Amino acid sequence: MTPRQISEATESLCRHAPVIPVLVVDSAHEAAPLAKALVAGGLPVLEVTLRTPAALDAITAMARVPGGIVGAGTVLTPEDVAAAKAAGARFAVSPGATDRLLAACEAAELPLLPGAATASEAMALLERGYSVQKFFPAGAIGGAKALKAIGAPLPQVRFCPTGGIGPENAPDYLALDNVLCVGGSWVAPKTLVAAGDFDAITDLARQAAAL
Ligand SMILES: O=C(O)C(=O)C[C@H](O)[C@H](O)COP(=O)(O)O
Repeated sequence: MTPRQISEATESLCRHAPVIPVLVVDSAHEAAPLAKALVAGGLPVLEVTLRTPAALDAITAMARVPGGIVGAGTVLTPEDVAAAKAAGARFAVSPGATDRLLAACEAAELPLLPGAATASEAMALLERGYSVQKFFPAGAIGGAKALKAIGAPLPQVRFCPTGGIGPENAPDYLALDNVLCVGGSWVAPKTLVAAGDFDAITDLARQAAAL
């Protein structure tokens, strides 16, 4: 896949809903009910971070949930790309970008949402053909104001800001012309997942889908 094709794929992923849930799954048993709850609430695109031993099994379980489009987050290395793809991930998300990671995703035909935090990082990705990027860690590097300022001279780049976003500030990001959607963990709080309160998660998803 070329970077341009990857960007087309990630743009269409980002256009499914205003929010991509960022999920840290501790047990593969909770994966299917969690994915069903989020899809039922109107959030079909799900990012499972490769930060727990259960993550790859969770991706496999979630990939079977009808209506869901499941990807891997925290993808850092070519080994992560191979493991994510083998588990059934349909896309990958990374906090940043390296040449090795970009090359691995292009070769594996796994659409990647690569992270950028500065104008130079966004420009380097754009130079390679990546016009859809993750803005990370959005809140800590200045929030919607910073994204607006960095994006102004780079109108060709569209972003999915992630990090420190919640229902209170998501509208500030979504109001920007260069924002396709936002990512966030708030729709699947650990306490609700641990309690098995998937109806409450569907409610949170519904509110997020209406943003
Ligand atoms: O590691 C990655 O690839 C990530 O995607 C990082 C996540 O975007 C943030 O950790 C989510 O941030 P919160 O919504 O503030 O919890």
